[in-house]
Amino acid sequence: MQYKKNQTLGEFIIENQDSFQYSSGELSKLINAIRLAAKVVNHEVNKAGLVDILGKAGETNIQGEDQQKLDVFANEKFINTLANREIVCGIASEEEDDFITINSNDERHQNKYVVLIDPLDGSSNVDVNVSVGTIFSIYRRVTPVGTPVTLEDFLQPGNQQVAAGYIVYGTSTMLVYTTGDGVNGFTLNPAIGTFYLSHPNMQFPEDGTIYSVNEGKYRHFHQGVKDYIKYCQEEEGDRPYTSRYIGSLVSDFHRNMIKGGIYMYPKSSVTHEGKLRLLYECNPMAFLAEQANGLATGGKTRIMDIEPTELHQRVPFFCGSRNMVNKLQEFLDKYH
Ligand SMILES: O=P(O)(O)OC[C@H]1O[C@](O)(COP(=O)(O)O)[C@@H](O)[C@@H]1O
Ligand SMILES: [Mg+2]
Ligand SMILES: [Mg+2]
Repeated sequence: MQYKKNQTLGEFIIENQDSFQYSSGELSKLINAIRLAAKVVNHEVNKAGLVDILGKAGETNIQGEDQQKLDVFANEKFINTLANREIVCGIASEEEDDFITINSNDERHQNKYVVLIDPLDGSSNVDVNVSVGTIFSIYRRVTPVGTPVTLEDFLQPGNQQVAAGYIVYGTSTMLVYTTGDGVNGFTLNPAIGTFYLSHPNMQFPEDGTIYSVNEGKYRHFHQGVKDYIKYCQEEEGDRPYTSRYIGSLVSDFHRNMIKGGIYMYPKSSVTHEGKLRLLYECNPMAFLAEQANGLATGGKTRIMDIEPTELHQRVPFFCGSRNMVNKLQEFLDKYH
């Protein structure tokens, strides 16, 4: 990877596209489209209190969750931006029941990529001015180019991703992504609407002192998870660790990647498969984590080796600094 101080995202994409195994410029156009949609959504998020974009949209998504107006807005912006640029052949989204086939005007279109998105991550934080995000995962299709995409093109294991990333709309807005050659973060200069390379070659510290889990659900957790949380709270060595839980996966992940930490959304007696969605939350964050020297597991299987069976399936998710995830695994293995 080539890093230059004050390099813009656009320059970085062009100067590094040859390091991408399938470099044909198509993926560069795709990342550029995501960059554009991110700016549009960022603009709306930043003035959320001033425009009628807070609160519920009055609909529920396929997972039975109330859609926030910003969920719907972000969903439309990302889908339209990608569809109008004729660079993808299919899109799946948390806010869409089924995948969307992108038919190009040119039936000979050779579009090879499908995109899976969580348009607005951390929806419960939208109305209370706490940072939220967008998550994306990109695959090459497996069905023949020029034919309509099928579910098969989306139900690929995470280890087949060609790119993944997120945008965090926080104190600053950042776009963080990987194409399988390390993780790089770009900060938006809102005055000129340009993303600049601010965090080259991001790495999870091997160890950390932060654990992120919704402890309000503690009594429903698996005994191994309970034991690990107790371990984090013991007075020993560099423990007790600090408990930090924003309630936006993107923001908790971002902080833990910079400072060292572990994020956990276990399965429990109430959420039997956990809450987070494999295809557009866990797989992209797992790809980033591993590219940044971290780890991501479902408790029994490496997240990116899980064979997907449904578009919106949920899995338990444990992700972060490798020594912390390995320690958690020791506690889980006691009960397997
Ligand atoms: O409120 P809970 O149960 O702790 O869940 C919080 C988790 O759910 C999520 O909000 C799920 O994502 P969405 O907001 O995209 O549905 C994660 O961002 C977050 O980590
Ligand atoms: Mg989410
Ligand atoms: Mg969401």
